[in-house]
Amino acid sequence: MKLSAEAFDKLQKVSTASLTSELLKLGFRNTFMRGVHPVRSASRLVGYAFTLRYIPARDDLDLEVEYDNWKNPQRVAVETIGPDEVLVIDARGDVSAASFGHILCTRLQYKGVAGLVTDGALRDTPSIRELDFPTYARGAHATTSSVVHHPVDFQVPIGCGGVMVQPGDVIVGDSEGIVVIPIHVAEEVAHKTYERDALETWLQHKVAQGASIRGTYPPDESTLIEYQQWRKSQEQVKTP
Ligand SMILES: O=C([O-])CC(=O)C(=O)O
Ligand SMILES: [Mg+2]
Repeated sequence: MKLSAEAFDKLQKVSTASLTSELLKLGFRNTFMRGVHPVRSASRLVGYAFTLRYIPARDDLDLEVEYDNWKNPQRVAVETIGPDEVLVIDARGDVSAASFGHILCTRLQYKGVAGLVTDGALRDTPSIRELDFPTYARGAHATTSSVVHHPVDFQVPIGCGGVMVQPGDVIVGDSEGIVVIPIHVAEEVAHKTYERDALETWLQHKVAQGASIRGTYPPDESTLIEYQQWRKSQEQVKTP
């Protein structure tokens, strides 16, 4: 299941805060990842989840520092994921070693992957910050992942930052963090959130000019009428 081009484009513009509000109206309370932050401050990310699951490492299996690119699920995932997908890693929130690094991010970027989200740590973060590739993590740790993590499978349901992520869910990131939108509601949520953001921008402008929050935020009927009239006048400006 994929979004329309219009919905995908709208998700590039909306805030994660407004997304959580629209999801809440549909009954989804747990949609924003905890403790997962952008590595670059002005980040934006939209794509479809490609999930990768790690479990705790065990010394007899994970002492290899030479990763097998044909067998290691982390490495196979990197070569399997496609354009417009987001690699979302379940690292159990464990930041006592990295979960991914700079060369692997570079490979994802070259393949047209939309971004990377992990609830573990990243290594090489100074170099990752230089890439034009949206990356979100819980922290930084210089040690390679196999010391702590055993990649076990990919494209299965996972938890990341305390939120369920199903393969194909829509992942949206801004400089606040990451929201997971279940794919079956993503089209509706994209359009509604775009409208909410437009209204909130207008309301914030009114408050900045001195309007009381009473009657403005949330908007009462007369404020909504004023907003609709303003929107109509804007459309007329666009199409004379
Ligand atoms: O060894 C790792 O954990 C991965 C790494 O450093 C990189 O991709 O640059
Ligand atoms: Mg490295």
